Amino acid sequence: MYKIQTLNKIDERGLKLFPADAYEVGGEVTNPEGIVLRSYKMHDMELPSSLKAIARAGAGVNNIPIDKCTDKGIVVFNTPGANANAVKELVIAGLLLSSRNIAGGIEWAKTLKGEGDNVAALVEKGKSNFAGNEIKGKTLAIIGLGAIGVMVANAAEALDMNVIGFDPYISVEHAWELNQNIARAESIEALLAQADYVTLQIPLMDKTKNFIDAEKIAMMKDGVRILNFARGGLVSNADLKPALESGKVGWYVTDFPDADVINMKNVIAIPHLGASTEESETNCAVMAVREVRDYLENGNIRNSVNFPDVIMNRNGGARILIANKNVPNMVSQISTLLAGYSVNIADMMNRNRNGIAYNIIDIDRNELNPEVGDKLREIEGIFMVRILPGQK
Ligand SMILES: NC(=O)C1=CN([C@@H]2O[C@H](COP(=O)(O)OP(=O)(O)OC[C@H]3O[C@@H](n4cnc5c(N)ncnc54)[C@H](O)[C@@H]3O)[C@@H](O)[C@H]2O)C=CC1
Ligand SMILES: O=C(O)CCC(=O)C(=O)O
Repeated sequence: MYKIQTLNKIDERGLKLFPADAYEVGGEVTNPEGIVLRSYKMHDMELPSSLKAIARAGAGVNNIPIDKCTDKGIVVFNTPGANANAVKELVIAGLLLSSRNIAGGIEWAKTLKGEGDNVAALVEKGKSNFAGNEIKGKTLAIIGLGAIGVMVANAAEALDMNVIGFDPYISVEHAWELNQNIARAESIEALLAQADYVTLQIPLMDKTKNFIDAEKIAMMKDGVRILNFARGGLVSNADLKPALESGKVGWYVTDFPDADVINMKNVIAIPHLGASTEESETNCAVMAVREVRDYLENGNIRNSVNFPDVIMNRNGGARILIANKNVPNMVSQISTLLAGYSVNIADMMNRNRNGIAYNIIDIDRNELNPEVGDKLREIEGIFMVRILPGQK
């Protein structure tokens, strides 16, 4: 029986893909082999020695101690693109919210309760306080052209905005998906100088913390509207506050309100609803569960953020899974050791990423002397070994 701990509410349509006769799943599960979570912050959590895989049902993995997991041989997955459409739709809403003072207007309309037959007349008299501008013809700068950024770019272009993108690391796949009218900014300065709206679609990492600071705000047009549906830590609160007070930044729409931001002028705060749609919660949960199952049951790695992706069809025999530092002579030490136990390698794959190598080795028999696993673990540089029984 595999044990899976859930650290957030995970969509049932995903969880039911764990077969009940082979998996125990729930928030109270202890000593799990797998964890499935959303935004739960794992940094202060003790990682059980049983843990082999963590799947983030979503995109951002800044709530997971990735380096610590890698050192312990724990594979961390996310679900790229599974919630991108949900976020795209809320970013488009954010563009409109920051343009038409919809939120202010709604709040004011609520104050008219009790005005009886005067409501209609008061609405017509007061509405000029909430007039805004159209997004058509305005320039939107998108920082980060990944799964969400590309969708936002194409949707904004379809709404007749001028769209400029900035992503020095854009993948070939995402570049192909971009509408040909999306302009490419050669530098962040050039991007920010032209923008009426700036939207962040990048991950929060050490090097992107406070990405929007006083220096970048100074590069922007007066009255610029900043949309943050990525992570709160990407924007420096200390630098944003005076910019909102002076009107340098016209509006800040954020999906990540905190104690400081909530008290700032011209902030539209949304309670982290970017991915909160039925569709996206199902997509993320289904993808996360499939990733964990394929790893626990077959050792295949798809959509990991800390290990190389390695997928190999099984030949039916036992399977050996090995993670090691990517240094010379590892594969030959492994194959020599196996040969010493008269184990014949039927199929093998080895991939590496950022100094980590992962090997899948299929052998042509069902069982393997457990001593082989112990001996493999003794080889310097190997930090994870799992042996899966054959299916013959
Ligand atoms: N509000 C919400 O509920 C959600 C928020 N997010 C946030 O949005 C972020 C992006 O999500 P996806 O588009 O799915 O991820 P993604 O990984 O597909 O795209 C991120 C893009 O940012 C680019 N990038 C990284 N550093 C950059 C930099 N310094 N300058 C410019 N571009 C840079 C990458 O090259 C990549 O193309 C996530 O990391 C997460 O923090 C994601 C989903 C839901
Ligand atoms: O699970 C959620 O609601 C948050 C989604 C998110 O922020 C992400 O996928 O990065």
